[in-house]
Amino acid sequence: MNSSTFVDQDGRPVTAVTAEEMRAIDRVAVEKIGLDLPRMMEHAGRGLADAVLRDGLTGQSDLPVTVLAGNGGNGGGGLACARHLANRSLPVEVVLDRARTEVDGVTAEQLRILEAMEVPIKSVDSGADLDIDTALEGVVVDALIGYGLTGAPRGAAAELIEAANDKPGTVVSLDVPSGVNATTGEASGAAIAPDLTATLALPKTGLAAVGGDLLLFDLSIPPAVYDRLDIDGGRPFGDKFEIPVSRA
Ligand SMILES: NC(=O)C1=CN([C@@H]2O[C@H](COP(=O)(O)OP(=O)(O)OC[C@H]3O[C@@H](n4cnc5c(N)ncnc54)[C@H](O)[C@@H]3O)[C@@H](O)[C@H]2O)[C@@H](O)CC1
Ligand SMILES: [K+]
Repeated sequence: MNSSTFVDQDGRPVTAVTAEEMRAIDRVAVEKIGLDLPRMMEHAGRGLADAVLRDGLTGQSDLPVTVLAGNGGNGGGGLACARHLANRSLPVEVVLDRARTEVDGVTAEQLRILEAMEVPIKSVDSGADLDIDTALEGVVVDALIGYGLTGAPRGAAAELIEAANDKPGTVVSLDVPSGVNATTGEASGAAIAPDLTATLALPKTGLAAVGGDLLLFDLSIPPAVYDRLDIDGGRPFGDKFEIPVSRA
């Protein structure tokens, strides 16, 4: 995998990064530049909401958009997206892959905002209030697992991935489809087959092996971060905040 795996609309190469490189980019952004996770997560959530709203995806029916969320940075971006969609009067509901009490950190902060907004939040763990099949009838936002995947998806995350794939509706994944290894593109178990992936900062190398459309969203990571890591990040956004990207 190299920088010419992906191109922008004008055929210019867009650098791709592995999960390890992206983790380093995030770390340097936080530790050396002071760009903290909540700030970046806001960009992720807004970009994802924008991806869901484009092409009239949500005009397909009156069914709620279901945001599937895990406990990591990926889930937190999904929850921020849920807020933006709800603010646009779209019916939105959140399905967590664990009990609410097991959600922590910045992701729990995002969850508390949604609770205060009275956005419906269901949890696989709560069993009685969730029928997975009817919960996934409309557009599905996949924010269960991003580049933090370890091994094949387990438990409720695996169950939700399979249920989402069984539905005919549109699935939009945040950063990488849940269950897909961000570096290799391999899936050792259940993996989302997305219609669209909204990936962050730079495409992940594994996305070369994934189907569906690709949009790249700016996380506001300064070029100095890439310079420190000796990664040729380029300036893929030009004067935009998001660009369509294709597999070369
Ligand atoms: N700069 C950043 O760090 C940002 C990261 N963001 C998102 O955060 C992601 C990275 O965040 P994290 O490092 O927290 O990791 P992830 O959120 O990608 O993954 C961790 C979550 O996945 C679950 N998980 C991992 N392997 C699993 C398995 N085999 N079966 C079931 N569950 C599994 C963990 O329990 C945890 O809930 C990125 O892909 C990106 O989407 C964005 O929110 C914005 C900013
Ligand atoms: K995901």
